[in-house]
Amino acid sequence: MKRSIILVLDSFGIGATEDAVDFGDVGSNTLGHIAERCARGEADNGERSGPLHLPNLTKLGLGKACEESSGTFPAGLDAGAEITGAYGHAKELSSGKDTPSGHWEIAGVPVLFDWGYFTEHSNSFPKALLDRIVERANLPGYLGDCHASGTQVLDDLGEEHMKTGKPIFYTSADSVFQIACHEETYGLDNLLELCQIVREELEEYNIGRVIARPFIGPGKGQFERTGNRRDLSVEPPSATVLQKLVDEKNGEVVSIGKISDIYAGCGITKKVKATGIPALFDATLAEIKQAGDNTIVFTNFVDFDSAYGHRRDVAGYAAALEYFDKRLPEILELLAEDDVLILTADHGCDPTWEGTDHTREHIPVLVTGPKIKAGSLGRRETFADIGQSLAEYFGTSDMDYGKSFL
Ligand SMILES: O=P(O)(O)O[C@H]1O[C@H](CO)[C@@H](O)[C@H]1O
Ligand SMILES: [Mn+2]
Ligand SMILES: [Mn+2]
Repeated sequence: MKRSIILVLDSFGIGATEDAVDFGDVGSNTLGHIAERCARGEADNGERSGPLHLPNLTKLGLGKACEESSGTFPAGLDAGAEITGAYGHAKELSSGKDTPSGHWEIAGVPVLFDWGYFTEHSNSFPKALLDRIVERANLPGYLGDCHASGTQVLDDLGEEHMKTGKPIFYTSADSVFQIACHEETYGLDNLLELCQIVREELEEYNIGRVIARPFIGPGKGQFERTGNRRDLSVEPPSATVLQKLVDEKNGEVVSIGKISDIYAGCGITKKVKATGIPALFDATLAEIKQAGDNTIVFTNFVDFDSAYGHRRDVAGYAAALEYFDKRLPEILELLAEDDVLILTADHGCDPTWEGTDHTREHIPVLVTGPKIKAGSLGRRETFADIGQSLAEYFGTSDMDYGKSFL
């Protein structure tokens, strides 16, 4: 029985890539810097304290993969632990350091074209585009129109939005058009409808995603984003290994969390929604228990990125990693004879880095299962090595990019 479980710890980079210089990210290291802060006692919060404690991920080779990526073994992890998995680190071929690029490349389809970006920090969106959106969606106007952190922008403009009914438009270094609206005063359906209009109007701008950012709360300082976020992505430029498994092998691909949104539903046969790392973890366990032959169970743990990486919350990121690590054996126990478990990431988001954007980093490629030989997979030239390995494992046609490590 062939099954693969892919767990993406969104933004969990393990050291800057050679081309990080093009992104202003030389020296970034999401894991390395979190571990350093923890070891110095600078990442204590109510939930955790002291050196970073990730014994299960360390056994799978996380520390060694980070060392091979960056030259430094992460502070506080056990350098002498016996390694039971195959571990490596991978470079990104795609032009951007964003979520769709990272995920598509993992599935064997790197993004070799350039996305469109809204590079101006204020008045970010073209006037002609905004005019069309206002007209089509019959809006009283809009707020924002700038680069922003999605939580800060709620404090700055949330109350005005509630008063005026004008949606908040913002973007970032990513190829995104983000729209924040109050779930109760503006309404979730209205927001999703607006996002659909914006998605259509962006056709000529080559923008990767429109993101609906619903929030709740009575006023400044009390706003919270809800689990009803939706990502409206364009479709991957060619068939991913997910699509090939479905089309060529009549296989199943189970999306947990925002995976389906990121692939615009392409190659997904079942969608499971869950919010927050504990619920995503529970859903993953439940789906592994049910999964049959020729199945991929694919989970994105977005909170590492959205709740901790972008928020530059080192202690929060560390606590979330420790939670994940503690529960990892529950998944390992479910692995059947031929199963292949892959733990990886889609880009970095170093919480010690300046600004609030992603960082161009190697991703970890941790592979385990009863038949997987322990040891180093070294530096992989592209995230697509994962997709190519899955193509080989499931016996689909080859991907155009990547080299199998199986
Ligand atoms: O600051 P928030 O709203 O979390 O936005 C972040 O989330 C978006 C998608 O990953 C990125 O473009 C980044 O701007
Ligand atoms: Mn991401
Ligand atoms: Mn992000």
